[in-house]
Amino acid sequence: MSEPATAPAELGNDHGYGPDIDHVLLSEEQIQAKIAELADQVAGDYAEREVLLVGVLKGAVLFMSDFARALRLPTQMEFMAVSSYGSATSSSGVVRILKDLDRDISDKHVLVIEDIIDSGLTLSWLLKNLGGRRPASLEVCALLRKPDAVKVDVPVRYVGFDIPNEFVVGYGLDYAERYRDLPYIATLKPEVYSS
Ligand SMILES: O=P(O)(O)OC[C@H]1O[C@H](OP(=O)(O)OP(=O)(O)O)[C@H](O)[C@@H]1O
Ligand code: HPA
Repeated sequence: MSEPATAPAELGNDHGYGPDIDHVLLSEEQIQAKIAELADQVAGDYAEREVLLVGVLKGAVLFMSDFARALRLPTQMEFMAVSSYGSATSSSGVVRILKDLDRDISDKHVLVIEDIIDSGLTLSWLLKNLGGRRPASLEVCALLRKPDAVKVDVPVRYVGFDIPNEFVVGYGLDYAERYRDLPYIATLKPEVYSS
């Protein structure tokens, strides 16, 4: 990213994780401004259609909640939980459904809400799975994408930020289930992974 990294202390809200944070990649303000932009774009594209947001648990929870509120359209919400991460920081590529949708999506305009596309393996699998359920349309809105890490190309209509190929946490993203509650996206100090 071209912007200078912000020291965690300047951000105030570090939820007590401050000592673990290496640098902040995207501030709360940058994230919220991008969400407003994405929501405007989506509202324009779906003006005549009722959209069904499908949030991918758990990482997309914060994004889904802010995005749905920014989107000035009537929306419905569903959640699906899948798991593909074999270790805390690398994808196994084997995807399992931990929680399926609660209802049929046939003939619905489905917009999948993802926090991050890293290898692309999760989303590639998910799009095949959801596509088989015959939605009227199927698109993806992802807050983050790591272009240098992508192993499979997936068609993504809306992307917030392309970020470097580094492991990031915050705003829904975890390392060993921690840091999801940070309002910004950051990297961790190397010693956090070895402790
Ligand atoms: O593009 P990929 O390499 O497949 O990685 C992206 C996926 O990995 C993360 O989920 P994770 O399996 O860690 O579950 P979580 O959302 O519950 O943290 C993230 O939320 C995406 O769903
Ligand atoms: O960089 C990441 N951070 C947290 N979770 C993830 N899942 C895929 N990539 C990431």
